[in-house]
Amino acid sequence: MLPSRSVVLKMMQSQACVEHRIDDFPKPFSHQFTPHKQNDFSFAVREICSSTGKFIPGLKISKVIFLGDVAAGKTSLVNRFCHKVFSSNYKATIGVDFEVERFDILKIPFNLQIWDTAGQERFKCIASSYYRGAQVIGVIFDLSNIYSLSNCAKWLEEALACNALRPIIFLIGTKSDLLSSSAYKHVEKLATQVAQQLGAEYWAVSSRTGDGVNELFLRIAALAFEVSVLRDLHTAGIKLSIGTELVCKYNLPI
Ligand SMILES: Nc1nc2c(ncn2[C@@H]2O[C@H](COP(=O)(O)OP(=O)(O)OP(=O)(O)O)[C@@H](O)[C@H]2O)c(=O)[nH]1
Repeated sequence: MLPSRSVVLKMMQSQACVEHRIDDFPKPFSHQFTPHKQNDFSFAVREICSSTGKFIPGLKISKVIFLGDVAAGKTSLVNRFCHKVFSSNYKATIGVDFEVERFDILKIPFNLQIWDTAGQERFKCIASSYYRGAQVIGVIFDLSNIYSLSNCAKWLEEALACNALRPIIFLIGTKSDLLSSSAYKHVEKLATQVAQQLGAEYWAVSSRTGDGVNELFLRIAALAFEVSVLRDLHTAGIKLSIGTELVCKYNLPI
């Protein structure tokens, strides 16, 4: 699939919009429900991004794929973030769609290539051919439909089988606006157990109200950027003084 003219223009913009500029490490939805416990970019990443002359990270792009059951809310999530719109009408995704969003992270240009895949079984073989090369996998379920949570492990397993390097994984519950707070607490308990089993960071969002959506994408961008810079440094043969925990997590054979 070739990028459209508007996508190419977006990638070439000289600056990201103000909301897409990240200097402080974005927080998780909850510190309790994430395997990524660090409170800041790693020292190596901050240092290399502020240094001049040594290793200059280039124009970077990371691939994010969203998967999950039919009507779980994948397209609505992408549309809320990329176009700031929400529609109550359901229109099935046929195969895949993608968007590119530009960020400036620690003053370095960074793009997220965001793939919205079809949940319908009949389009699965088209969609799954785009799973490869994902740096981030967002497994989506509908907080108001517990059945969609039980399918998340299967969706993730299929996507992981297409990726040699382990991506960063998010488990994202959508439609939080449809639940009372007591109903939400009940689902959260189950969902965070699933997130832990999958090694995923948990989020609850509403594309209708926009609750949590920007915060989620900033977090995705920051974590993807961190891994991308660390991998680049490694490829360039620059020795990293980062903890072994990060080395293992991000598959950085040093
Ligand atoms: N109330 C509410 N409805 C939502 C929300 N997100 C999505 N919906 C509705 O849920 C339905 C399905 O949303 P989509 O985003 O099209 O779902 P999808 O996962 O892309 O579906 P497929 O393309 O079939 O895989 C639509 O009618 C949306 O309006 C939300 O946060 N709140």
